[in-house]
Amino acid sequence: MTLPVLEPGRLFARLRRDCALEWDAYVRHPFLTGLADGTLPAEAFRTYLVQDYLYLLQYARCYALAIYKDGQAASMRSTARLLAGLLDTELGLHIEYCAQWGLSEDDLAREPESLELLAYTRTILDYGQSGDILDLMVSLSACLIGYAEIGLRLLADPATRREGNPYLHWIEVYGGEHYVALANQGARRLDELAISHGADARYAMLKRCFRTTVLLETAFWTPRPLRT
Ligand SMILES: Cc1ncc(CO)c(N)n1
Repeated sequence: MTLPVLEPGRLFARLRRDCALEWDAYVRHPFLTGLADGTLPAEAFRTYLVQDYLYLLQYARCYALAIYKDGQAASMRSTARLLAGLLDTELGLHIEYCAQWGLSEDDLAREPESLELLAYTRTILDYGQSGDILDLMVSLSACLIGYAEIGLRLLADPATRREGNPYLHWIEVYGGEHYVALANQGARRLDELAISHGADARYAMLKRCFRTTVLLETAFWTPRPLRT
């Protein structure tokens, strides 16, 4: 699998190139080096997993908002399918995966949202609510496409440890065919929206919004649970 989304002339490729320093800090974060060589402390991964479960709930709200902001039957239908897949399948898979790490569904539901999660997801929802469907999809692109880029790179990297690496499954999910296809589909939609909603004329604003989401996604690798 590849990510043609990185080809020049595509909106995502332009945003990524214009925020290259921030992007590299996100996709080459030490958390990911630890996943790739298997040295990440399990506790750091568990903390991340719980927050990622809570994140997926907010992510589902973002896609619900995307349907509301859209208005084109064909893309509303495909976003509705994506949302149903997220709620019916992916959330369940995440719960099963967390169980393998000793985290019960109660553990997941009980944990408060971290500052990183709150800042990230509510910022995306705010860009989406105060902007239009293009603002929202640009805000969602760092997470949708970034994870595919990370998964593909780590899978292809000979330095990634395969034997006995407890994090290999995570890497295989995001570098896998299913997830990479979703990322490519999202990028194609972004290119359609770039034309229909005039991305060139408002590029500076889109870039600012993209850069903020990349910085927030970077902070999300190491969420600090919010406790009294
Ligand atoms: C924070 C975050 N970003 C992106 C993804 C990919 O769906 C995820 N699971 N979590």
